[in-house]
Amino acid sequence: MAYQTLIVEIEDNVALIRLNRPEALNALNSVLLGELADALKSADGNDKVRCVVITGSEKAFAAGADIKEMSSKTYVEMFGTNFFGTEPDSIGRTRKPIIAAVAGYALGGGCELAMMCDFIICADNAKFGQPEINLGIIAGIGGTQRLTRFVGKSKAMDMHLTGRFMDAAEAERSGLVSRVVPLAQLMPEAMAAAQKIAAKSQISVMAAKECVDRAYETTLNEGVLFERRLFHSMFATEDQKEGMAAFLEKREPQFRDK
Ligand SMILES: CCCCCCCCCCCCC[C@H](O)CC(=O)SCCNC(=O)CCNC(=O)[C@H](O)C(C)(C)COP(=O)(O)OP(=O)(O)OC[C@H]1O[C@@H](n2cnc3c(N)ncnc32)[C@H](O)[C@@H]1OP(=O)(O)O
Repeated sequence: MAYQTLIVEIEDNVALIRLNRPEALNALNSVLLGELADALKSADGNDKVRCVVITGSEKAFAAGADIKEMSSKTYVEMFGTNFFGTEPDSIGRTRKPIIAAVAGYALGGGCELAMMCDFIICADNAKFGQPEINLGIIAGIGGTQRLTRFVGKSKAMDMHLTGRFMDAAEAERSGLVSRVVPLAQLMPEAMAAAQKIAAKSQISVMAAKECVDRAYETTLNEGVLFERRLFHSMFATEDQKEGMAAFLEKREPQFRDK
């Protein structure tokens, strides 16, 4: 499908989704969000896709929701249409792993989008922030909830109340991102990580993703029990037999998602 605001390429079992509104630093408007939801649904249903990477340009992953589109909205329009209330579900429904490859600005909705992905690899020029306070609003799609869980109350409160940006080094120190790489290495690193994941058993990849996500939704004991049951279930798969046999025979496993 041809998109107006995205470039989607599928290679080596990885779907690379590049936000493509350079004139507005990939500001997230309704068209882009609708296309992104469609691209994610398509990738999740495509057997050739085993991992997804979402990225932007070298200057901006996404500079937030589109201010031009929002500026004239009223409360009744926002509340009545549940504005921005439906698209996030498409990320939550995506069972395949999603890596955010962030260079440049990831602000407001851009930071929130990156945090919705399974993990973030960023370039050394990345700048994260929730500067909605500068516009007289607050984060509206999970920024106060995820940032607080990911980096702690004090830093999250500092960022939401001052609107300051966090550079790549601080983002790594605070646990917001998994790794920082030189800008020129961002896409090679992100694609290498995606291809590594794509080579695993999709059953164990999806199980591991569900378990890590559950850590934010339940108590420790419940989470450990959830994990244990999924761990046990792995022994019903052919991939577990293949994975352990390959190790003992000192060869690479050939997983078949069975
Ligand atoms: C399918 C799954 C989807 C899952 C959902 C996840 C996404 C959901 C998105 C909705 C989120 C809603 C809730 C959210 O919390 C609310 C927000 O995000 S509010 C916006 C927050 N962002 C900002 O406040 C940043 C605004 N931008 C800036 O501060 C600066 O542009 C910059 C980033 C510091 C860069 O400054 P400069 O280098 O000087 O560049 P310019 O300012 O000149 O910008 C160039 C050009 O881009 C336009 N632009 C930049 N940011 C935006 C924007 N957010 N909206 C619209 N347009 C933007 C800017 O106007 C310039 O355009 P020009 O004037 O040249 O036409």
